[in-house]
Amino acid sequence: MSPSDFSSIPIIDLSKARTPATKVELLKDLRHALTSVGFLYVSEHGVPETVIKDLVEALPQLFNLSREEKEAVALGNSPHFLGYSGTGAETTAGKVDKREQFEFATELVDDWTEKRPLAERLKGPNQWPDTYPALRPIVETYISELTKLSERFLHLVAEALSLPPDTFLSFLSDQHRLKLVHYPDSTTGPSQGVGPHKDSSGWWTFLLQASPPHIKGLQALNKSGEWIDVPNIPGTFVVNIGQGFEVITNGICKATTHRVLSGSDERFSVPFFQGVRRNLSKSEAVGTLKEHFTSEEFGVGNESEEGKDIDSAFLRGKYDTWGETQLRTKIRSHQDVGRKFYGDVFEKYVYDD
Ligand SMILES: O=C(O)CCC(=O)C(=O)O
Ligand SMILES: [Fe+2]
Repeated sequence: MSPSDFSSIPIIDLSKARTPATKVELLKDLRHALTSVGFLYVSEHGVPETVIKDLVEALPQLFNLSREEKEAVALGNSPHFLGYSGTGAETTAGKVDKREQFEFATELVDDWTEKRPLAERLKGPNQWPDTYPALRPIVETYISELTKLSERFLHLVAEALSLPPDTFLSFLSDQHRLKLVHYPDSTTGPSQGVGPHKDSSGWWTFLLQASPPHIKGLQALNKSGEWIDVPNIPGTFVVNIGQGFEVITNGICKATTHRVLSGSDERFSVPFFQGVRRNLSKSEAVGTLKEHFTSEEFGVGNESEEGKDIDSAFLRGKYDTWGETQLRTKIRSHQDVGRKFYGDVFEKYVYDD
């Protein structure tokens, strides 16, 4: 069971969970999407329309703030890697991504002290633009709704994989991350909005495509190497598996590679990354559900091929916890923040391969 040659992305109607007969159907479709595609849409998801509309309408105003207003909340100010980063700040698959973004997270206090693991410092307050005070309640409400949706969804995922509904909840973090992303229009033909990647920062991703449906860009890679369009279907979120979840399911549920190509129209999107608890260790991640996912039911027998070729910085890397792996990734991608706040470990993380 690995990502098949899917040619479109399944839509899972979550309202079917309300009656026993339709729930059976939902769980069957969900299981197929989980084990064969790794990408899906959810419709009838229960997040109030106004919550989504308020956020979608805020995006143009937010990205129209002046350079000085954006720099005032620069990610470079934050030991928690929260804030604004401009176009060109990131590279994926060796090429510069053409997008600018504001990164927020569940609002938490920074209570890190030197006695605690360094990765606990990822936790902390957001930076809110002073000149756009209406933004904060809009983003906070959205994060809170998506937190609820993502937990409800995890119950269904567990059931679809023949596990007790709350199986996956104990792996969740107190911090979930939200990115507000703007891809400027590309006047010189298609360009890399974000290069091919698997989501590494969370458990599951819930993506709102926040531009009109005719504006395309997101694509997922199937097994034969074709890029399949993931268009914006109004009323849905795109949901995809992150690398942490791939590890916990022994590769039965794959994190599917995806990318964004920018075209002649600007595009906005909002990925919500459901967080994995920072103290999750490799042995716990690999061992807890191994027996279940190598059982006959998953057609695998003893050692899973899927399990063997999981491509994960967490499993391959030198560090034992999810939190430390995340911190390393963040320091490597934002080296200015790394030098400023994590001087003692900067060299260790940046030159460890
Ligand atoms: O903007 C999108 O549609 C997808 C963004 C994405 O894949 C990411 O930020 O991980
Ligand atoms: Fe992604």
